[in-house]
Amino acid sequence: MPVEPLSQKEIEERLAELPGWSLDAGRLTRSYRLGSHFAATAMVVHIAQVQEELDHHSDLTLGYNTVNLAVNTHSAGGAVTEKDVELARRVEDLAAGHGAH
Ligand SMILES: C[C@H](O)[C@H](O)[C@H]1CNC2=NC(N)=NC(=O)C2=N1
Repeated sequence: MPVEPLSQKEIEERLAELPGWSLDAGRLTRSYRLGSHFAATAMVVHIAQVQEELDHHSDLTLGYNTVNLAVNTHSAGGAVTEKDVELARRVEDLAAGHGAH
């Protein structure tokens, strides 16, 4: 079933429940800081597992004590959809366990 683009208003409503996330260049984005490079690496692996489970994948980058995500839905022509919001929520759920902020 095709996934529909969210409207600007719908995106703003979803973002209101996702502190730290924003819409940047048409993608949902967030940067996390972690206590060590190893902790950041472990978080990337955990996010990768969730992305495989959801079959939805962000541009996920590992920096020095940082993890950055940017996600839109390729199959919806690059729009932001509920799939992006679902991934953002799942990443938020696991972030605290990694000491990410
Ligand atoms: C075949 C597979 O379901 C698709 O390629 C998935 C995989 N991951 C994806 N990730 C994202 N961000 N957008 C997609 O449209 C997408 N499609």
